[in-house]
Amino acid sequence: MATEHPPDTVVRFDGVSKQFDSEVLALDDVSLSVRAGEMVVLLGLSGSGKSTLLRHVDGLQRATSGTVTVLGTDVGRARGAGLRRLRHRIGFVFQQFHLVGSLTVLENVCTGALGRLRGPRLGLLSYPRTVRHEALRHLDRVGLLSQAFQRADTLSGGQQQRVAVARALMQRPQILLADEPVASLDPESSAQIMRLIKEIGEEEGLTVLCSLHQVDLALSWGHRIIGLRAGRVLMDSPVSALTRDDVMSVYARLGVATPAVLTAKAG
Ligand SMILES: Nc1ncnc2c1ncn2[C@@H]1O[C@H](COP(=O)(O)OP(=O)(O)OP(=O)(O)O)[C@@H](O)[C@H]1O
Repeated sequence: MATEHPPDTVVRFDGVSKQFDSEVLALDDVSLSVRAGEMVVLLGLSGSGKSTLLRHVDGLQRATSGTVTVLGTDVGRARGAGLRRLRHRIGFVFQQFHLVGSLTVLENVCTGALGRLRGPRLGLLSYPRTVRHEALRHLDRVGLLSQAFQRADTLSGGQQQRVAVARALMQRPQILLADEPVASLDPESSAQIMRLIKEIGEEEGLTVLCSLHQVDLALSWGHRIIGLRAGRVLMDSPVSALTRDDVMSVYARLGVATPAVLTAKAG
């Protein structure tokens, strides 16, 4: 039977499976919908399929079977200009920041606008003034205006991740994907990044999908938690309906009984 999706659904998986080779089913019949403005945290053991799920949202990987629909586009069928248009509406923040260390912080942020500019850019002054101003606004928002003209590789990890968030915002995205954005940060910087993502998400009406390994951060900052195990959705519930113990059971060994609350449908 087809899953019903709320009318404001922006990300939708219908029976999605991803097989990398004959052995590995990275996603196993995943169905879910994410509504506009939600902040969804993906949890699960290493190898449970979190990154694979995120990569299916912007078409970096394609489903072996099932359908992924994002902002009304069937991602599996999107090609060329259609796929590029979709990707422009989706920002991606990674564990390893992916900044160009030798460029200034400001120029790194400006590169986030490349998708909507024609032709290559070389040097900060090759970006339109409006783009540079927009980048400065985003740097101010993430608390790094005074570092705008420093080389990116002189910043701390937490600061570099804030630059990466500012760069993603330059895309003016509707969806923000974050793949373990705090995995290499200390606890204080991790909480700062999660707060930033949540606050900006709420201000901009962004839909956020974020994979994490930290249960406490998920409970503090997510609206909803999806727990994966061996590519299957084991838990899909609003944070308000979950205790820490409920969430910890996502990490239990296979075969352990699953509390009923874990399959409560997200509001
Ligand atoms: N490109 C690939 N080729 C082959 N197998 C892959 C590929 N990408 C992921 N896998 C496999 O798919 C499964 C899910 O991997 P995935 O990276 O999505 O897990 P994850 O939950 O994000 O893990 P982690 O928390 O360690 O990042 C794993 O068994 C992994 O080895």
